[in-house]
Amino acid sequence: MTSTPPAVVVDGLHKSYGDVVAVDDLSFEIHRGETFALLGPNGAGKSTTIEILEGYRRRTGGAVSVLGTDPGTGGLDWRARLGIVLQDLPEGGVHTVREQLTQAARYYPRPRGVDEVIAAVGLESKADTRIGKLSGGQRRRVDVALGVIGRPELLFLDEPTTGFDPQARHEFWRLVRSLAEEGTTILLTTHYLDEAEQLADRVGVIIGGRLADIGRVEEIGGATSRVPVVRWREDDGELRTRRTGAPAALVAELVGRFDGEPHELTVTRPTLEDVYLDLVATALPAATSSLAAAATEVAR
Ligand SMILES: Nc1ncnc2c1ncn2[C@@H]1O[C@H](COP(=O)(O)OP(=O)(O)OP(=O)(O)O)[C@@H](O)[C@H]1O
Repeated sequence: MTSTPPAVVVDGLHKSYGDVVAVDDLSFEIHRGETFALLGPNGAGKSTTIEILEGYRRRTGGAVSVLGTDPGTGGLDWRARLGIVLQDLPEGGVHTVREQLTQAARYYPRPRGVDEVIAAVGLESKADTRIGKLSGGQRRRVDVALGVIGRPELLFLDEPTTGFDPQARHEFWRLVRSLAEEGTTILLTTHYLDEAEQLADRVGVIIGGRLADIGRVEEIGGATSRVPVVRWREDDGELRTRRTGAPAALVAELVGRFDGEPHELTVTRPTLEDVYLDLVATALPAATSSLAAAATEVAR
């Protein structure tokens, strides 16, 4: 049996901007056909990593392979296999949505149909509107349309739904799922943890330029992180919280003790967001103190 080589291999990646270490010994792989979300607080090194993978930034150490090619040397053929939705794109000028997409499609050997892509991002009613006249969220949809028009094998989505209204986010998620079903490999960064939970097969959490955790969404934070939490209020007014793998047994015990419905009873299972916030809170004091030490070192 032959196994397909990964779409992305990052091995001991390092990037510094002068004295600032943005990415420090980062290693991970993204399998073909996988949707992988890179998560982390502001300044963690996500965009730097993505821009290195896209060939827009030079690394200062380590090895990287994207669709079998070193992004530092990838040519136009390689680039045509990628779809890129950057964080900040320039303001769209005088062209209409349809004109801009028709122009972009010419750069690719096997583009999708322009009208098909316009429909997929929900811009049918704006197809003949100048991009400069669209709202922020609508412009973002044009960015996404430009990212997928070339039928990419690997799609980079850097905070794609910033500025979307809730309905547009849900439509966008449907679009990403349909791209994934067609076999597109997707690398996503987002600050919306529910977005990662909805879309990602696996998640990598970067904190202070280092990989803090990696795995399937339900594996992040370790085996005990998703243990359900039972909350109720005692007769003396105290709010009680207990984590237990057997919440039904605890609720039954409470029902017996209260001789009926326990006050303000809730049973919740921690979400990816809860687990992520715990991870960041645990890791950040260490990262912050090492940054502070580095700053003191620089100041000397
Ligand atoms: N061109 C640059 N010159 C100097 N430092 C930079 C440059 N770009 C990024 N950095 C620094 O590198 C670190 C990582 O930044 P990066 O933009 O990769 O983080 P991020 O995880 O994408 O953050 P965000 O979630 O805010 O987009 C930060 O400390 C940032 O200040």
